[in-house]
Amino acid sequence: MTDRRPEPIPLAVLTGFLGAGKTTLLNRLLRDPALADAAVVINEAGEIGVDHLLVEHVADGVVALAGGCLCCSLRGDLINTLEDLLRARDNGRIPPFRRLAIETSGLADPVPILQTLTLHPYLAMRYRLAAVLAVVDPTTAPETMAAHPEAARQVAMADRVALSKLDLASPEDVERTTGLIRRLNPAAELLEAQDADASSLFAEASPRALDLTPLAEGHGAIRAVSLASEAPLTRASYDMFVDLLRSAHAPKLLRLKGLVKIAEDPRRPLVVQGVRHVFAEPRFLDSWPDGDARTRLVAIGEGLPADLLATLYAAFAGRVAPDRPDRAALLDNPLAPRGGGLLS
Ligand SMILES: Nc1nc2c(ncn2[C@@H]2O[C@H](COP(=O)(O)OP(=O)(O)OP(=O)(O)O)[C@@H](O)[C@H]2O)c(=O)[nH]1
Repeated sequence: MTDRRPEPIPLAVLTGFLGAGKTTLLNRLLRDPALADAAVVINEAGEIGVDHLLVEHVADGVVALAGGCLCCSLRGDLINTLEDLLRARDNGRIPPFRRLAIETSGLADPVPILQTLTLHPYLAMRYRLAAVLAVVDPTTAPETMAAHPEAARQVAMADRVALSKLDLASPEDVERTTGLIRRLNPAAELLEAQDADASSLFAEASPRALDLTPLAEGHGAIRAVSLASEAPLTRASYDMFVDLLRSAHAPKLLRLKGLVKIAEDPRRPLVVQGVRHVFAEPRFLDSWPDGDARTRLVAIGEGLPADLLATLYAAFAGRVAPDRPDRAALLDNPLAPRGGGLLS
């Protein structure tokens, strides 16, 4: 009798702290024809996912897992998603992907994810863990790793570590970060994110000795707050909204990202990308990636008020609730945009 078991599908885990550059790297790698047969699962922090909207090239094969972190509440969802993908592939409902990449949320402890993949009897038969690639941003890594054990674990668990943002990093940043990585994980292959290719993600890594003890607790006081809104911002109010968010919350704000509807050009979303105090020059996409023309934003940080985005956005979009103290503050604020219904 012949063994009819299908070949296991190589699976890569792409990890790295909030804003390290995972999606940027993934976007570039997915343009490579060598990865035309790859499916992608993206775990997004925040109830309203935006990361999958920022992945440009594999519309059919991207599955977004929003609303929590794969290493905590979503572990069951990861199992279901990986099983669903297999079922859809086996039934011919989706193209027969031959590899799978999982981009973890920036807060994920990779250990429970690796455990799920290696200990689940069916998944372990159908998928084969190829490699773990961690992206590290040397401009923030030393503080990030000191403050967030997840960030250090992501490096410690990796087969390969890719240094991103070398255009922004000083030689000292690179030296300090490289030293840290070497101490945490001397066996990892170190590379520059700009040189990473399909094999950096999928080339089989040598077997590793894993410390499979998950971190004891979740992510401390770090939380994701999300917003979805029909209301557009004028370009000027967008700038003020971001400036205020940055100046009032910068030390606690680890990440802000999403798509914003701009009143002057509502058919094209503006991409917002901020990591700590560094905000990328906003750029317009040609169209709304999923046809849903609402502003969607996620802010991740320590001790952020749950209604932070909603309150601030509403204020700049001119939808201040009549009973909020912000109304008086805005009315008194000579810089607040006028016209277009603000406070009217
Ligand atoms: N200057 C510069 N910016 C970069 C580089 N790589 C990423 N960025 C920027 O850093 C920001 C975060 O990049 P992402 O790729 O979204 O990071 P991420 O790790 O996917 O972020 P999360 O999903 O929120 O954890 C974006 O504004 C990117 O454009 C780089 O090599 N150089």
